[in-house]
Amino acid sequence: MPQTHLIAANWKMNGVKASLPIARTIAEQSRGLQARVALFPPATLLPLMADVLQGTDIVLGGQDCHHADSGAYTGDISAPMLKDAGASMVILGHSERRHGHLEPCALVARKSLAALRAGLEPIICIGETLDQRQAGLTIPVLSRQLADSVTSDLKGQAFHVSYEPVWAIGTGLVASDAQILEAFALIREHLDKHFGTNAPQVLYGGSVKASNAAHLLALEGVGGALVGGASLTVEDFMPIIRAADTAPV
Ligand SMILES: O=C(CO)COP(=O)(O)O
Repeated sequence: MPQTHLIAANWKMNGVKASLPIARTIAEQSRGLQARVALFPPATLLPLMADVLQGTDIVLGGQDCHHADSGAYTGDISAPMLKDAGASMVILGHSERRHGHLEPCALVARKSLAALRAGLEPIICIGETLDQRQAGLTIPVLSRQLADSVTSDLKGQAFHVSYEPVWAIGTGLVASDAQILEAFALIREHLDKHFGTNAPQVLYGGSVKASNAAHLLALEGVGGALVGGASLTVEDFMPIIRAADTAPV
């Protein structure tokens, strides 16, 4: 298990060239802090951000990739293209892809293999919707997503899982400690069973911000945070990175 928290910034469809100084400042202010910091800007910014971050410890990633390495797929971006643009990680199976683009678990699994082929570390997201939680389906839904999108094909590879309850994303609602611990226990059981001692780091995502980061990162098993809205400014994001210094891994 890595000894540092992974603090990941998912900028989603936000950010233009004028946003590059944010990445530079985050890199400068993160120097000497414990967390491993990863930025996931829109793909259009990857090569420019790679230049800005050269010589720093900040990791860059893409927000999605295609399951094929190349071909006639208008509008899509392949894992080798992300790698070529300076990425070393990629977010896969985010709920905005699963629900907004109707991506099934099997496709997420294929994408993760494409990412690994290209030398990218995937962060595979899982999470239940509010309707599913209210119907008492959280555990079956998470179990199905784990079984079908975090498959044993990943054995021996570097990857991460992020638990992001869909109802907590961008809503200001944060899962309770009990809800997080229940989901993490299930995820840990799946990972221990299939990946043994190489079991990957598990992140939490969903309205992580300065005021709750230290608490969330200190919860047992929480190996980091996948941050959306609060990763878009230096003022909001730096306290989350610093919170990792106060929380044991
Ligand atoms: O979707 C998320 C990270 O991938 C979380 O978004 P928010 O932090 O804006 O809730």
